[in-house]
Amino acid sequence: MNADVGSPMELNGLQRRRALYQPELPPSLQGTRVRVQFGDSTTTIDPKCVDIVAQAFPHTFGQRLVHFLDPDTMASDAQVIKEYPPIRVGVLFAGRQSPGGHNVIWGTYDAMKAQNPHNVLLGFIGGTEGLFAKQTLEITDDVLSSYKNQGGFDLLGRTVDQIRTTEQVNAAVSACCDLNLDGLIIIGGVISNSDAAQLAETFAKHNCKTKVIGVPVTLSGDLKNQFVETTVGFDTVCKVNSQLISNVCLDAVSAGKYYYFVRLMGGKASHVALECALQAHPNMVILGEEVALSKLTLKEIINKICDGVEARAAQGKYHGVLVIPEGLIESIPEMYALIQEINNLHTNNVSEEDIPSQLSPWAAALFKFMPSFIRRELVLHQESDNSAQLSQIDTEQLLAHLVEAEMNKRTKDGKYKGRKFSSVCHFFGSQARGSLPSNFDCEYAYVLGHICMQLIAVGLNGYMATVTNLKDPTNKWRCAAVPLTAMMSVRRHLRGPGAVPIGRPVIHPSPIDLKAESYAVLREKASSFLLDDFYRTPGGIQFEGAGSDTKPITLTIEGQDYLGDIETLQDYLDKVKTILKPGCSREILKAAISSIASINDVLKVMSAPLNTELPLYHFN
Ligand SMILES: O=P(O)(O)OC[C@H]1O[C@](O)(CO)[C@@H](O)[C@@H]1O
Repeated sequence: MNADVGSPMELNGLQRRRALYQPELPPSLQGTRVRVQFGDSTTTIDPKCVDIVAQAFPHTFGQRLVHFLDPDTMASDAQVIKEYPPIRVGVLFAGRQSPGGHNVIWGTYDAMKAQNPHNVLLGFIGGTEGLFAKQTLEITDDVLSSYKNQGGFDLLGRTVDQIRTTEQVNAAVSACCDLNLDGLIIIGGVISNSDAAQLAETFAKHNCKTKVIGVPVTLSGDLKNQFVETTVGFDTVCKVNSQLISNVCLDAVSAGKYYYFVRLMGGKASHVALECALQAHPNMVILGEEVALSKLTLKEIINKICDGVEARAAQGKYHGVLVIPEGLIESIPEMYALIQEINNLHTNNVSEEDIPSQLSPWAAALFKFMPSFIRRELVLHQESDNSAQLSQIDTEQLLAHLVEAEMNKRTKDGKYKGRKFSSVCHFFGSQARGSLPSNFDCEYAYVLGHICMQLIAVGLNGYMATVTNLKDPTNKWRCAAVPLTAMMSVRRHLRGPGAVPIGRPVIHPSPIDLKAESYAVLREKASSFLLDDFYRTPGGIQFEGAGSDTKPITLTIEGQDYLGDIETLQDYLDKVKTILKPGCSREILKAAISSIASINDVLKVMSAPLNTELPLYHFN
């Protein structure tokens, strides 16, 4: 465990200014008379898994949704969260670092102290291991002062994202009992929140008074479903990465000699890569989900990239930027099968050194074909969910290596007559993960922290704090809580005549939706991105001033609002025309309309063909 965690930090000028930023609360959380209303009982997001999840979570399955009510909402069945005796709550960073995480703790602390100054918030030093070892730090104004609105997780630090084995669960139960905790807040992504659900069930089964609440905090943005719009950290990470990519694009076009291969951290799903491509307009982006859907082989991917390089060379361009998600490697069918074999061998305790000799013949052949650095990375020990360590596999280098070989071959065969292909590789991970959080992430995390405290005060167990309507200003945010079991499902595997669910229920990472408008826009722009060097410079995160609120959240949230920068009305119309195709959903149309001052202004200048294509006037 790092000895520096929890010590007060010396802040520089910008950090000091950020520490003064006060996030807003939505009306439903303001004042001392917070009211909640219980909604429908829940099942699970996958109707085929209801029985399995219900059996696995007999004490916490089926609980009701909870909504926080605005002060002016009339509801005869509303429950006022009254004053209560002092409570003790524990909090830990279980998942990976993600910008904004500190504000969950700050929000919880403020809400607790506003209710009763004798409430106690204990942070577990070193995350899960601190929980097992009961190593705590009492959160106070002093402790918090240098961590408000700051990046990193260094207030408490973190270790392993796992509370799962019997030994770990027993240690967690004994820590919560010994420390007499009324609540335990677990901050993290899909893995941590799945573990939170299991812990909540164990507490309920043993009549332990500690209530477990999960908070959606992960840079990957993959804890996304009908209840959760986005995760804390995704906004910041996409903004920082987009800036880095755009810097690389400008560097590339300036010298005109390198192809940059950029891999982005973000787990198995490609949310970060999609968002950054929409923001920065690199020449090529290959998303894991589209590769998996089209079952593209490694060879086909390499050929596609080489075709792009050739097409650009035909225009005299010998530079370019390719963006890939770190999960791409697992989406390539043959690589997926190889990684699965390696994972199975790990599960059977085969050592890293012995894995190559125990692969099946075809997997061994593919393994041998890989450059030695990739071989070494593929056999590294697994993540806590038994998957490959994606951050450690240099897929961008693999692609650059194979593209170079193919370009040399095309040159030799006389098919390519352009200049020699030359590449530079980057992996953008911690550069963005350690950033100062954006205003949006500061606010979102702070609000979630407040919700956590209220849920513990009501005595709810096995819930996730949620906020929806995030694309609107904070005063329109809708605060709620959703039973963790409602987000669980079980992976299906083909067996016999049909797909049957096997394995244990968990919250799975959501892939990007290839039917969403944001993806459609990306595809529509693909050839222009490839050939026109249509680079976009979103710039660094703006915390204050004119630029700070122009786009407070990411473009892909709900996949509905890719409008880019709007300079003029005509600019707007051109963009709307691209996005709003006949038959697009009412939600998309409404989002577009709400982003302009007056619909009449649009109607005045609309051209005839646009008018007939887009019956905007049907909506008011
Ligand atoms: O390399 P580290 O620090 O273990 O973390 C890497 C992993 O963390 C994550 O952010 C977890 O979602 C992944 O995107 C990534 O693979």
